[in-house]
Amino acid sequence: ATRPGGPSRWSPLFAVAELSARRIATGDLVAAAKWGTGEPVDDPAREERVLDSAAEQAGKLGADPRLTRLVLRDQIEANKEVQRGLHRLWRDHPAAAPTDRPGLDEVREEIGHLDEALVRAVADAAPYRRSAALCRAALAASAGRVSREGNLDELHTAALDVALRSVCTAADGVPRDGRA
Ligand SMILES: C=C(O[C@@H]1C=C(C(=O)O)C=C[C@H]1O)C(=O)O
Repeated sequence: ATRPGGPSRWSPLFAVAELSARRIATGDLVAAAKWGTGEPVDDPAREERVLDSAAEQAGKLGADPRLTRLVLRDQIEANKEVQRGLHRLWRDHPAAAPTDRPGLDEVREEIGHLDEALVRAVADAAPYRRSAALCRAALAASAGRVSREGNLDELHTAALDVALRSVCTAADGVPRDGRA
């Protein structure tokens, strides 16, 4: 249902929230791909490649590579929180563990597409960062809508918070409301 005054689906901040939820959902697939293989949740070399390519794309778009890197760092952290949360759950409740294993390469390809769209959406959201307070309010409303409409559980809603925490950060990397 649409609510008057609710977040617009066409706002770049809504796009950032939506894409972040989709990236977080890939955490389920990555967790399943790694489950029982001994492949660690953390892959620092891959993370560096993800961050470098996002920063490079941001630069080409005339966007802020530093902020983009910060946002992608949070997206990665959120993805790993989902992986760790699910591995914990599956360890404690083996019946809940997945029975088939997605290919990690295919999931990573999907993450790559989401990252390109995310970098663009973060770039498009630049005007919204001029007011950290308004940006945060609009972003929180978007995240709430995405979480409700996607029926996100606690783990994925918490991960969405982590994924979005730097999106309203000012261009100099200092949050304007004095946070952190
Ligand atoms: C998603 C993965 O797991 C972790 C999270 C990553 C990400 O969110 O981009 C990258 C590397 C890993 O540290 C993966 O291994 O591909």
